Amino acid sequence: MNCSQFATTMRSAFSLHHFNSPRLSRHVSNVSASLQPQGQGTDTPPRIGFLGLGIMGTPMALNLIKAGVDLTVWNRTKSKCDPLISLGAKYKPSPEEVAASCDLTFAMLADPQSAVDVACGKHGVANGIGPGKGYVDVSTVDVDTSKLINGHIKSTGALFLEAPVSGSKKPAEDGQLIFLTAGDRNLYETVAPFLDIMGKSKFYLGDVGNGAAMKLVVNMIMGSMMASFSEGLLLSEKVGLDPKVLVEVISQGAINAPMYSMKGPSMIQSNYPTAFPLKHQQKDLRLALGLAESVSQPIPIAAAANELYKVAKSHGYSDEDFSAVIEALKSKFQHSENQ
Ligand SMILES: NC(=O)C1=CN([C@@H]2O[C@H](COP(=O)(O)OP(=O)(O)OC[C@H]3O[C@@H](n4cnc5c(N)ncnc54)[C@H](OP(=O)(O)O)[C@@H]3O)[C@@H](O)[C@H]2O)C=CC1
Ligand SMILES: O=CCCC(=O)O
Repeated sequence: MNCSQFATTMRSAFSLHHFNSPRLSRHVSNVSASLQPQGQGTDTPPRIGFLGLGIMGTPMALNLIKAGVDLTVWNRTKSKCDPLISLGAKYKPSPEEVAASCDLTFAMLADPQSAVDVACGKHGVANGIGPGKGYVDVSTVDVDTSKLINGHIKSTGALFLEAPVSGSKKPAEDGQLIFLTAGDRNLYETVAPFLDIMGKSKFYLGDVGNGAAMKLVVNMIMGSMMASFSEGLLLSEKVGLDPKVLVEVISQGAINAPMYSMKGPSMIQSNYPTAFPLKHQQKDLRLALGLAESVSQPIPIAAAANELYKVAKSHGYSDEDFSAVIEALKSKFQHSENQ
């Protein structure tokens, strides 16, 4: 089956009566219904797999279940599958078995190493996937990792799309993510109805690697913004200003960003409820530095920000929200770092 036949085949499965979500129905009404997945009758819905049920993967998978999707899940720590199983998801004990039993498989994993392990390792996706199937990796990884996974998946005859997301825990819960996709265009079109369940918009950026690169540039900017905001909060307080007023002033001006109003009040109270773990923000800055290195682009501000996140990690803030980077600027840590 070639790429075009695959896309047509998969689209055909998205007939409206398979789903209980008006939202999905609206989307799939635009998808032409013609053929069916391999070996399935005209009434068989596509079988979707989801690997990686962390902060992001769980609400994304939940939104697919709520939309009536036939979902099979796997997570390294099995207990995280249980709430979804109780809501109707199926379970398979390995990525290989999920990929073998599903038409399309999504993965939302921590970092490059875990993304490669799950896709290409022992009992990984590449062992179970094949022609007529697709793999969509929505994890944040670097360009080389995404290309490596693409190579393994494509060598089986399956299709690959990278689709990292912008947007955090709440947008994931609300189905408001932004997908930054690249890879097989036909697979992109095939999975569009599912991306539309989990997100509010999607970009198709061409060759594999462009989605990863776009995501790293966005998160590089975000990491630097948060570090700069942290400096501003602490400086305002030290010179006798009320940091709450600073947040209000920023919110009314040209540098306003939702992130400042959302995170500022809890940062002022030294409270960092985790939406985006600090360890992942530092990972993204590290990967962005590698990306910049590959094209000899200076990014000194991001490099300085990265050092702050490393300090915060070394003081135990890895699993707190990335806004905890402000802790790295507090005098208790500055003092110990300078000794
Ligand atoms: N949180 C956020 O706001 C956002 C995060 N992202 C990106 O999405 C990805 C996931 O983030 P998030 O959900 O927050 O992260 P979490 O740390 O909450 O979840 C990570 C997931 O990866 C799994 N995992 C980790 N290591 C391995 C391994 N070696 N083998 C198999 N599975 C593994 C974990 O399994 P287990 O449960 O067993 O630990 C878990 O399912 C990251 O790449 C992150 O950068 C992108 C946008 C926003
Ligand atoms: O990778 C994490 C992104 C978080 C966000 O976009 O708010």
